[in-house]
Amino acid sequence: MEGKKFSILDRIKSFKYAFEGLKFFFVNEHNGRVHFGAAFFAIGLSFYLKISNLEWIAIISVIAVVFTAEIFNSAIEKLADAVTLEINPQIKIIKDLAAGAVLVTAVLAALVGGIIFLPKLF
Ligand SMILES: Nc1ncnc2c1ncn2[C@@H]1O[C@H](COP(=O)(O)OP(=O)(O)OP(=O)(O)O)[C@@H](O)[C@H]1O
Repeated sequence: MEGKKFSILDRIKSFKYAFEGLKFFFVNEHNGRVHFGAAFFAIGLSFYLKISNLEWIAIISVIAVVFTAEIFNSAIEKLADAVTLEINPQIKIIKDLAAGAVLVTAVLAALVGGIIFLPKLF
């Protein structure tokens, strides 16, 4: 908030709330569990195939990007549902846009994973 004094305690609380958000995502959101499984698989495969440092950076980055998009998507869905649960054409566009953003990151992750893993597997 504007003009509020800096407080270490407030910063710690912000972290606590952020972790509460992550916990909610992984426990309650089905997509969260699916992405967690996919990330676990990709990291396991990366260790197995002994990928390079640069390849690790690419894999970790796309995992983080997909999670970030999916967490924002969940937040937007929750916000939209808080506005109205009635069928609403604007809510449809808002939710479809958020889902589209997740799809873009998922395609990116699949391409990066394919480029790194496929030549090492076949
Ligand atoms: N209130 C609404 N009005 C109009 N269309 C909606 C509404 N709510 C959802 N939709 C449509 O249904 C789709 C799915 O919405 P929903 O909220 O169920 O998300 P979801 O993709 O099933 O998410 P999740 O599986 O993570 O719960 C949306 O992308 C949108 O096209």
